[in-house]
Amino acid sequence: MSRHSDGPGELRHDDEIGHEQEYVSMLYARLDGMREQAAERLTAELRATGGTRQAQSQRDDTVRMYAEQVEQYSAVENGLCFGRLDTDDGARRYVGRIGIFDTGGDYDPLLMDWRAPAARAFYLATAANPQGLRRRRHLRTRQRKVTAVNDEVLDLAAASPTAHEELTGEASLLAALNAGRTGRMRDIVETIQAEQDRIIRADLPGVLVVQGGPGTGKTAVALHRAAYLLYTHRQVLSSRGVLLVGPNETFLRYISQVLPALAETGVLLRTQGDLFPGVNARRAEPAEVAALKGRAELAEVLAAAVRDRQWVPDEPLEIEVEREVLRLDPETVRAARDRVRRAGRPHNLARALFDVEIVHALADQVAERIGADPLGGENLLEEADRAEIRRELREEAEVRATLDQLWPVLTPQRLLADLYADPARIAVAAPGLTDAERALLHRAPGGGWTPADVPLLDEAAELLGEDERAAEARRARVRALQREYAEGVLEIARGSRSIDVEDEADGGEILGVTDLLDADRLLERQEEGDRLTTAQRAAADRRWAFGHVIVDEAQELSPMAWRLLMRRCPSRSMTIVGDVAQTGALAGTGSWADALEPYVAQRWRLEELTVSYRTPAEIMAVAARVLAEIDPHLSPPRSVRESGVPPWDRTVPAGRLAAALTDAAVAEAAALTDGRLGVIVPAGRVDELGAAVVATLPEAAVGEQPELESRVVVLTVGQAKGLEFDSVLVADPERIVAESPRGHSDLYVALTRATQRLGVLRAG
Ligand SMILES: Nc1ncnc2c1ncn2[C@@H]1O[C@H](COP(=O)(O)OP(=O)(O)OP(=O)(O)O)[C@@H](O)[C@H]1O
Repeated sequence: MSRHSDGPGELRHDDEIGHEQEYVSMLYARLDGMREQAAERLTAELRATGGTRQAQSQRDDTVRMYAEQVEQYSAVENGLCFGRLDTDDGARRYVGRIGIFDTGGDYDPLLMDWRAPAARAFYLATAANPQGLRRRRHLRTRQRKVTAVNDEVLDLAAASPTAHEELTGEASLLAALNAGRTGRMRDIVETIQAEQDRIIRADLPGVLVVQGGPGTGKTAVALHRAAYLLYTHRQVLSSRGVLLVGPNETFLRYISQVLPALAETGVLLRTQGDLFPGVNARRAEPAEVAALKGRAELAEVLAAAVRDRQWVPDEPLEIEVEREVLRLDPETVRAARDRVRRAGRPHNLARALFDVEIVHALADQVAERIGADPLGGENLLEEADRAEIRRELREEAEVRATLDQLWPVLTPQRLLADLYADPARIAVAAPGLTDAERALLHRAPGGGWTPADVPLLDEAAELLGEDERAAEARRARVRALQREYAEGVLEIARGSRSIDVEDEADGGEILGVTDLLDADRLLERQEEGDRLTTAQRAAADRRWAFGHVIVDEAQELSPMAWRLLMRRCPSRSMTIVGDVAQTGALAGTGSWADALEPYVAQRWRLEELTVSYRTPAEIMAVAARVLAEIDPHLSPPRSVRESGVPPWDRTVPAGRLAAALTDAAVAEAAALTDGRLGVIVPAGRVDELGAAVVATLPEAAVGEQPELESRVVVLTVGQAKGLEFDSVLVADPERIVAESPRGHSDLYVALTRATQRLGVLRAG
């Protein structure tokens, strides 16, 4: 239903483009002005020194504000303005990535932020329900040039009978969907569909689950929702922060440019492996071990492991203090332990109470001996003497060593490493597991942490409580982040150096910011004011409570991972997006109710997305057969388009698979004009098949974190999760299915990664 507005009384198409170009150029000129002004102010603030502590701290806030502005104004460069609304009453409003106002006049909006309530009609208006609009115009731009305008007249009488009434801006949408992929996800701000808009703008409080098949835009919606929430609830969310959790680092890199292009830089993107500050969990482990570690019972196992470290000896302990031997009976230790446990404090914080109990018992022995009345009367020591004895005992190395043995202060890492390393400890802590399961937990110390360890470390941290050492480690992490931030600000100032150069052209001997200030000095200044962005403070602090948490590919999370996330979000303001038909992790979820109800009972809302924007109908028909194997009651999403290219499926002799795959990759790569080819292979064959493809196509990327911008990428299903390519080859699907009890879901994921072409190669 898109048509050019060259009807009677309207400008011709070329004239329209010329007319819009003028407006868009004016907007870019404003943007340049805003960026230069922010850069100038940033430079001036960075040069300023002296003043009171309060003045310095205010200056640091201002530095941060200008640095963010310079970044934001640069990030919205592409597609700054993409729409125009003509209302029934003859008004015109332009819609774009940020709001721009006419600062010279009455502060009139020159460009409306897409998130503003008044911009909503751009996404919702239809001919049947025009929302006060006469016309919606999509402007397409390349760099700063307007290349096309596309109009929809929102009038039922004028609407074309062939139009898809439910699609908004069909021509622009199809152009976006058919464009070649770049290896980086793009934002969809120009073509958000009505069903997506409803989710993006849903209220902040509560748990919202977005369920949708492959390619329905769940990730896109989650990211735009983050941007929308930050805009609409800036005050709450800029102080508490927004956390977005994704399945792996490759995926986070894939989506990393979307929020900056929407002028939002404050969202913390993390994988599960990064959610315990100070730990970078990248070690791999077998799927069944990860699945076991994800089970909810592990919380009880860890609690038992902590109790097991509160040791009661079988025999009395002898402690030598100044050549006297004191005895500590098992009963005394047990009584002390039980009393301390009843106080209900976390293990490390309870240690002080335990010390008091034990030192008391030891001091009584000393007092009995040295204060004994030779005449058989009452003990001669006063309370003050006893207190002095206790104080001295506390300082005794032998006493301290005994206390450390009986009730050691533990870090979460120590607790978990000791547990894994010792089958006897595992047996005590996990009596409910089978022998085989306990054997899976056993692991030699060292070698780093796995993502499935992270929720366990977090659970352990809760049980142990933060002692002084943990607090010190947190302060060290904050320092490191502050330094990183200081370097970042200087980098931005360096980027805005053209202003300094202009100063020099004036003949003045003006030093640039970075000649005057290095990261250390800026860091010193920041430390005084303890200035960090919310996201940075949140990243360093395990106990940070986020204002909103978004989880993508949420079906992969284990019950233990949910426990961790719920701790990070006590307000339970969350957006959870995923597809239970795509669950690959053995500990992942097959039901949203099972995953969520332990935390929020029935208080969560479900929204479904039903249209696949990525996968063309021909490919979806192939995937639908696999979906039926997962669950015959599930139906695949409806494809929004056809590609006109039938997918192919070929069987070759097993010994020829690598060669056939390489040939197919060469042919497919040659068929791409621009865009990307993804070759998805079984995890157990990625080395072999990756090497075969790279031998012929050296540009192909393969490995732990393959470069997604390469034209050809060879990867496993786990790595391909959430990604997409113009063309996809799936190798050895039988093996993909056989590799995991959730193999059909894996194959379903693999088959739905293509935007245009799909080929399947089977080993005969
Ligand atoms: N309204 C839209 N306009 C333009 N492109 C869109 C729109 N909605 C989705 N897309 C595109 O469709 C593709 C799939 O979107 P996305 O990755 O968000 O889907 P998903 O539901 O998360 O998929 P999966 O479950 O397979 O990970 C992306 O290229 C996205 O940009």
